[in-house]
Amino acid sequence: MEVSGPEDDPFLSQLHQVQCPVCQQMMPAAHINSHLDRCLLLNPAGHAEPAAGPPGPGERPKGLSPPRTKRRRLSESSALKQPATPTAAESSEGEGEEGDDGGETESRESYDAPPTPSGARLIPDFPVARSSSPARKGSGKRPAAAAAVAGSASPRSWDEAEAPEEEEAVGDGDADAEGEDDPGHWEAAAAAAAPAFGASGAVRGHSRALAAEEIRQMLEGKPLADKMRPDTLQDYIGQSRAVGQETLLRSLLETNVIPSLILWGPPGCGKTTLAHIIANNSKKHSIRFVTLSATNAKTNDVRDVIKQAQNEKSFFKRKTILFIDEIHRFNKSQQVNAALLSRCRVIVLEKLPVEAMVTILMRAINSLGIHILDSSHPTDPLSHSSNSSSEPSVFIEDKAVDTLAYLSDGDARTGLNGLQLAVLARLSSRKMLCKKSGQACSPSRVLITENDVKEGLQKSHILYDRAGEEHYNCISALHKSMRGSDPSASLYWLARMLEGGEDPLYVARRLVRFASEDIGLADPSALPQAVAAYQGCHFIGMPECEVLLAQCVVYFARAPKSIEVYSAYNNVKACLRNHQGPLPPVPLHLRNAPTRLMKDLGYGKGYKYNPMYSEPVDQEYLPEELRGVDFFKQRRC
Ligand SMILES: Nc1ncnc2c1ncn2[C@@H]1O[C@H](COP(=O)(O)OP(=O)(O)OP(=O)(O)O)[C@@H](O)[C@H]1O
Repeated sequence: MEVSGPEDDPFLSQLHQVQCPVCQQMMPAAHINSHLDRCLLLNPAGHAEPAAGPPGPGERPKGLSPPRTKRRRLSESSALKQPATPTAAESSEGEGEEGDDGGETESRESYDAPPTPSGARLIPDFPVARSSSPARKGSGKRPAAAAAVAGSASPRSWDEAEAPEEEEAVGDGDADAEGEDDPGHWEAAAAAAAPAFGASGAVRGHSRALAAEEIRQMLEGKPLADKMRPDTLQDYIGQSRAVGQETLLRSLLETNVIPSLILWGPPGCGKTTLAHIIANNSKKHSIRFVTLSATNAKTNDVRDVIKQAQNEKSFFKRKTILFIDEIHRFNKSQQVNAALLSRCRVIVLEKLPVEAMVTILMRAINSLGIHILDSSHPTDPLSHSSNSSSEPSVFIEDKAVDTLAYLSDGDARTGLNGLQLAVLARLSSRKMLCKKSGQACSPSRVLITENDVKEGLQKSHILYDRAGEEHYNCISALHKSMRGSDPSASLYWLARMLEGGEDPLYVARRLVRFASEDIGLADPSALPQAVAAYQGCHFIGMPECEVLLAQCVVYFARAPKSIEVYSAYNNVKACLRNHQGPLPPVPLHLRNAPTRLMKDLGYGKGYKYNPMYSEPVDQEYLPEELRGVDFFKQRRC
């Protein structure tokens, strides 16, 4: 197809002529930019079409160098997105086309299938190391993972969602700072090691097996869950009820109409990821996407964003999407109240089923170039004597993947990070061993077993998010177990928090509160117990202080309970809050009268000093209008 240009216009052709650096055609200078836009689209790889005639010396104007840079970038990023050698699996699935979501439907449907009978293998047909040759099998069950996202092709794009104009730079390797925590580093490492990840982190097949050391380097730095976060709906696994083909949200997303949404669901099921996908999508349509997290944002931050959004709308007709993560962390006055709920569409995401978890894990395993060891053909890959560098060097037992998927309990973050820790631990210990023994360890084979995975999972739980959902869920479970007088469950939740790295002083502070809220005067020594436990933790720290907390927790679980004081105090608070008009004055007889003037005004007049009376004193202590109110008995006043 030819690029038409203004060169056909006899009048324009008389104006100053320049040469297109892509297709080499001559044209009036005034039209070079619009021509380049079309020309680059038609020649994204920057291959120059045969020019009508060779350019004369000095004919290429200097001012055209920027479009040249753009052309180079485009070709570089498209090169990144192409697997060097498509595997049989990929070519059989026809996943090469951008924006093709055919594979997605396919993978989603498999989650809606009835649960796999127990004992059945859950792993879809991914590359599996068979007895002698590590073959790759193509299969329709593989998630549609190879589709590349134009422009937004980097895990870091989430943080940069506000800057659509930087899209192009994302694909430009120069822009990435070096460093382990820098997603660009990951991307570069992945690209250098093998075409495992596309620029978007999307899965690619490997043209060669990765060495253990390469995999280790790829896994260092950011959590694997972050690195694997999908950019497109094609890579978004499961949740077909919320975003499946026939759903309202899907059609809204496709037409780029985004209503106010609340994404609701258990941890690690893909809420933030879905927002991330919406962000990527909106960037393509020049919609601003601003993110805040309720864990650190203030109401003023939200107001600022809204103000800015209004300006953008009125001055530039540009829409803004504000994404607030962890919205339930807003304090009471900021919180999602009924009014907000009634203006939002609530999208409920479900806990990911085991099958979806397997697919997510397999996507990561495949991306890392790790090979599945088929337990139905048990061979010891470590004893294999071949030194061929084309053979895979890191294996994982298929049952290890199943176990990981099962134990992650629908939380993809836990699963992916557990996998990362298992592989890293195994590879690092191998490296240490090699160092100690002074032996050359390459090429060698490493097997990740079910036990490694269990340990990895334990470690990933230990790194549980102390500021996140788990923190609040566990402390709530501890509180309720003690209230329910279950010492065993109380100890369980305590240990789960402490082993997970929770701050012991945080737990101790909650115990101080519990002592008064739930035990109160039923056992007045509970409060000093809690305060002592707090101080003890402060003195000796973890791990010694764990037993102090355990003692206190069991004491509290066994203690008699009383919420009498707590409830009565709440009644008083409610009374004050509900009071209409100015609060009643303090009765004169109860007022102190340190000065003569106050005495003259009647302060303290008629007050009966109780110790002077041997009999009970008949005296009013509440304001006149509350006379007779008993906050221990009644809620309202
Ligand atoms: N449906 C999904 N498809 C593919 N990957 C997923 C999906 N859900 C989660 N993941 C993976 O798990 C990681 C964590 O998911 P995400 O941050 O979206 O969880 P979340 O629901 O927001 O959890 P939380 O409530 O704890 O913040 C993602 O970075 C991604 O790698």
